[in-house]
Amino acid sequence: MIAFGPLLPVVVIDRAEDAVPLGRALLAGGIRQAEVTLRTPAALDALRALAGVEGLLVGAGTVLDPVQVDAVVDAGARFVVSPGLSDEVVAACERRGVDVVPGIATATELMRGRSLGLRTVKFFPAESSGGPAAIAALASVFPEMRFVPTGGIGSDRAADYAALPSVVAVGGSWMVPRSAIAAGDLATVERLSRQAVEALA
Ligand SMILES: O=C[C@H](O)COP(=O)(O)O
Ligand SMILES: CC(=O)C(=O)O
Repeated sequence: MIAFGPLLPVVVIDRAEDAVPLGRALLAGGIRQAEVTLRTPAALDALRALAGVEGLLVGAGTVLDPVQVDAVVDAGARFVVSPGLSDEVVAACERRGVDVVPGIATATELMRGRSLGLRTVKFFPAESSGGPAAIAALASVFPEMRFVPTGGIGSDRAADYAALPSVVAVGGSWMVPRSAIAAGDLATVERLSRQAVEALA
């Protein structure tokens, strides 16, 4: 489960060879987990490489169907994130024995996830779905649920989410800019990661 800290970098990566340096930059910046999204042709190879970085808990994001669940688990993903709630994806993750964090944005979706046995969900897209106030409102009705808010969150807002007791980790790409990774500028990733960690400390 996403339990290696209050931040979950959401990675979009264009070249698999950038994965290991990226993982080292995250660790150097104080972040010990990452989600590699299946949004690029290089994603599976990058996931495989990142999963081999010692000390980093690596999962897959943008996982949309059971075939992709098998592919990411075979590549080493230890958790699965999805933008929405799919019964098929949840079942496939159970079958493969990996944690799944599907996205929800409403009380109805949350109740569907809860009835599937989930207790941790992604709140997506967080900023445009009501932000911390919406999570606080949901948490007051469903105190057993935990949230990973993601979507549109920047360095200026992360602490507002992390301050909520129901939030287990704040997801986002602000500390792993796609352009910096593509440019091989891992110093920027390390710096932004360290700043993100310090902002939540
Ligand atoms: O997972 C959802 C989003 O892609 C995270 O990225 P964002 O922080 O740029 O919204
Ligand atoms: C957006 C999202 O939840 C994902 O890419 O998994």
